[in-house]
Amino acid sequence: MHDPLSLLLAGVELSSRQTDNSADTAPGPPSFLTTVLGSLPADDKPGTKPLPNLVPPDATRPWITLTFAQSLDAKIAGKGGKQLILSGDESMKMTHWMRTMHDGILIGVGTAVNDNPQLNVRHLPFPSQNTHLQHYHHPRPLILDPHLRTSPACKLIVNASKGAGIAPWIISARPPSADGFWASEGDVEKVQQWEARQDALCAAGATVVLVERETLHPDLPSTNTDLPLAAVLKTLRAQGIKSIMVEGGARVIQSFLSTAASEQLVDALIITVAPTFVGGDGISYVERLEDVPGIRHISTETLGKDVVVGLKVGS
Ligand SMILES: NC(=O)C1=CN([C@@H]2O[C@H](COP(=O)(O)OP(=O)(O)OC[C@H]3O[C@@H](n4cnc5c(N)ncnc54)[C@H](O)[C@@H]3O)[C@@H](O)[C@H]2O)C=CC1
Ligand SMILES: Nc1nc(O)c(N)c(N[C@@H]2O[C@H](COP(=O)(O)O)[C@@H](O)[C@H]2O)n1
Repeated sequence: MHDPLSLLLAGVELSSRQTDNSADTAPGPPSFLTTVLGSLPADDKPGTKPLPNLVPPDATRPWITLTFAQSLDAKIAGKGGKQLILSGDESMKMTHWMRTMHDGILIGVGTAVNDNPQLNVRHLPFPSQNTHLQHYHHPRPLILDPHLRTSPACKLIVNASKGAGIAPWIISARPPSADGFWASEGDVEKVQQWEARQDALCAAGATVVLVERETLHPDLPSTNTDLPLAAVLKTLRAQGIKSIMVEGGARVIQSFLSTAASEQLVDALIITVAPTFVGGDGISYVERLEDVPGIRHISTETLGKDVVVGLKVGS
C-alpha cells in the first residue's frame, strides 16, 4: 500500500530527489555513519531493523546523537527563522539513513511550527518488494512542546493518520491541578485551554507524553518554558526509546549542548557543513562546541558539495 504511487495518492510529500528506485540493491547506511555510530548487527539486511547497538553511559536515558546542517558562517536557518535547505542530495540522504538508525527523532516545537517537517526517510530508495514504511526503520517523531502548540493538522499527524508515517509523541508536562496553587482565574482558563489542545492532539492521532514528576509553570502559555532534558530523556527511556537523533532547532541544540558540561546528555554530534554563507541575520546556535567536555573528532567525509563531520562526546 505504501509504494511511491500510493504514498502520493495518500498526500505524503515525496522528494523530487527520489530518483533511484531500488532499495533491493541499496548499500545501506554510508560508511561515515557506521564509523561514527557503529555497524548494523550482522545477518540483518542493511537499513532494516534492528538498529545499531548505541549504548549511553547512563542506562536510564537513551543514546543521543545531536545533528544539524549549518552554513560556513554557522547558521542553521535564514532571517526570521526561514527554513533553509542547506544539505545537498548526498548529505540529505546520509541524514535519512541516520534517521533509520535511531528509535526516535526529536525536535522542538519551534521547528515543528516553523518547518512543518515530515521526519521520515523518503529520500531512501523505494523497494520493489514490501512497502517503504515496512522496509526501513522509521524513527518515532518526538516534539518538545510544553504548551502544546503543535498543530493537529501538521504533516507528522496527517501522514500517520493516512497510514504513511509514525504518529508523533508530543512531550509536555502536567499543568498545575485545579485544586492546587492557582494565582488567578486566568490560570484556570489557560490550563483548560492546554487540556483542550491535548484532547485535540490525541483525537488527531498524536500521543501526549507527560514528563514524570514535572509540572508546568502556571504562567501559561509562555512559549519560552523549557522542559528539563534529563527528566524528558528518563521518561522516554522508560517508554522504550533507547536512541534518539536530535535534529534541532536552534534552541534545542543550544539546550543539549549546554547540558554537556554538567549532565552530559549528548553522545555523538554529526554536523553537515554546506559551502554557503547565510549572513549575519541568519539563525545560529550559540554554544561553543570546543567547550563541550570530552568532544573529539571521529570522522570527516565529503558528500557531494558538503562536508560531514562526526564527533563523539564523553569518555
Ligand atoms: N539546519 C538545520 O539542521 C535545522 C534548522 N532548524 C531551524 O531552527 C529553527 C527553529 O529553532 P527554534 O525557534 O529555536 O525552535 P526549536 O525547534 O529549538 O524549539 C524550541 C522550543 O522547544 C520547546 N522546548 C521544550 N523544552 C526545551 C528545552 N529543554 N530546550 C529547548 N527548547 C525546549 C520550547 O517551547 C522552545 O520554545 C527553524 O528556523 C528551523 O528551520 C531546525 C532543525 C534543524
Ligand atoms: N539535514 C538537514 N539539512 C537541512 O538543510 C535542513 N534544513 C534540515 N532540517 C531538519 O530537517 C527537518 C525537515 O525534515 P523533512 O524534510 O520534512 O523530513 C527540519 O524540520 C529540520 O529538523 N536537516
